[in-house]
Amino acid sequence: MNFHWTKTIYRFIVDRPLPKGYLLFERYTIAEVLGMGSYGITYRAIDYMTGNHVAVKQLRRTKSWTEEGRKTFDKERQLLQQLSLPEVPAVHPQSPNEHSTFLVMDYVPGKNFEDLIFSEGKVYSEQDAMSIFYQVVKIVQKIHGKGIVHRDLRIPNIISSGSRLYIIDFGLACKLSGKVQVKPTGKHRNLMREVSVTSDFYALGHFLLFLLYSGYEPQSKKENSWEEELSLSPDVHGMLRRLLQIDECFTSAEEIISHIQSMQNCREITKTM
Ligand SMILES: Nc1ncnc2c1ncn2[C@@H]1O[C@H](COP(=O)(O)OP(=O)(O)OP(=O)(O)O)[C@@H](O)[C@H]1O
Repeated sequence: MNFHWTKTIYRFIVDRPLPKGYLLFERYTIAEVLGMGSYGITYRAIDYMTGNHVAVKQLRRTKSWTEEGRKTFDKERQLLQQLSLPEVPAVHPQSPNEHSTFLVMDYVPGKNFEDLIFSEGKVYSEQDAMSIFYQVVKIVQKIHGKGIVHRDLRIPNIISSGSRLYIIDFGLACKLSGKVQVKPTGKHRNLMREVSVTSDFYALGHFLLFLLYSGYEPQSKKENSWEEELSLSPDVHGMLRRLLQIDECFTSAEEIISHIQSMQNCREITKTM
């Protein structure tokens, strides 16, 4: 057996999730595993004291042995506490006697956009997509207003719950020092991960593309660029080019909001929100 497999099996044993029914902190009963990511395992649990559902994120044991793993987890907890926004799950105070490899937060009932598009086959018109996008940008504006950049605004991290939207997973989030950060230049930039508001705008551009592609039926086997494949209104097309940094990028969420408000076919959307 090679080293890779030994390591994989070892991680599988050490990082196996808590079983259903397990009582954590003598308070939270594990109900199901919601997801197993690279550094955490997320559960839905029932809070015995309140009867409410909570989401519990556990730092993988193999990650808790590294300083980097513990620091990343602590940073996520601190940033969530600092945010304190209705559209971001609130962190629950934890038992001081327990080690801090668990993060208990509000459970958001609903579906993330990855499941909505790929499992449920939901299709969004340009108008629907813009309405959702506008709501997300307004949440992002509040997050940036608290001096934090999310850096992972992907479809699995945006949840639709009834008529409301929530942003989760602040594992890669960072504090912004100063209002608008200077962007590094050069060929090998990772536009999603820079500590700059523009990395969230870049991710939002992809989020909007996922919504707009939901109803796309390929006409040929050949893959083309989004500009060739999607038939968008000139306003939305132009905004996407700026989000994706093909044209000069927006410098703030406020600027994106005013831009949407000025768009002819978004008047109705922005009036009601
Ligand atoms: N507060 C919450 N309420 C409801 N569902 C949640 C909540 N937090 C996370 N989830 C769900 O749990 C699953 C795992 O999410 P999470 O973002 O914590 O981890 P990940 O992105 O898979 O992993 P990692 O961040 O460790 O790489 C996802 O399906 C997500 O929708």
